[in-house]
Amino acid sequence: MEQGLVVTQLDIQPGECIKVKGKILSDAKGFAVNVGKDSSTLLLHFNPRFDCHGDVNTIVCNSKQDGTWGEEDRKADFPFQHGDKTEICISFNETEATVKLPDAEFQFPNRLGMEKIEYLAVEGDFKVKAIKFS
Ligand SMILES: CCCO[C@@H]1O[C@H](CO)[C@@H](O[C@@H]2O[C@H](CO)[C@H](O)[C@H](OCc3cn(Cc4ccccc4)nn3)[C@H]2O)[C@H](O)[C@H]1NC(C)=O
Repeated sequence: MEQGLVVTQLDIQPGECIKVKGKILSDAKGFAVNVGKDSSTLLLHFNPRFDCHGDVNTIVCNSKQDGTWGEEDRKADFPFQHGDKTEICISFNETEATVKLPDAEFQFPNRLGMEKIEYLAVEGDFKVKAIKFS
């Protein structure tokens, strides 16, 4: 499988935003946007699933601490379609992470009390066109 985008050595502070612009593949099974300290310690694993791991059209969110997944949080809305161009904006504070999409917004608790984001990875069936930190 093709390696996705990975950005390390970041210093994203509470209130700042990570914007990932790209296109969902026309035959996407799923993709993920991970933010946190590194690949083993994630504030947020944001994982839209079109059809994978037994889920259909479901966003699964989770955290990961020292390589161990937390409890999954499945969102009610699924504002994605195959082939969509979209922009995913992730920000956080001491209590939660927020994911803003063109037509939806989700929250996920900052379970690890993370105080800065150093790591971003985009995996799966999503073609990154641009990233912006603001
Ligand atoms: C009912 C007993 C089994 O439960 C299932 O257990 C699976 C294994 O732990 C759960 O799937 C895992 O859920 C994690 C979040 O909680 C992650 O999504 C695990 O995937 C990590 C991952 C990312 N990637 C790269 C990637 C990402 C997106 C698309 C393509 C490749 N490869 N592996 C994914 O394998 C899956 O969400 C879980 N399902 C339920 C309903 O709990």
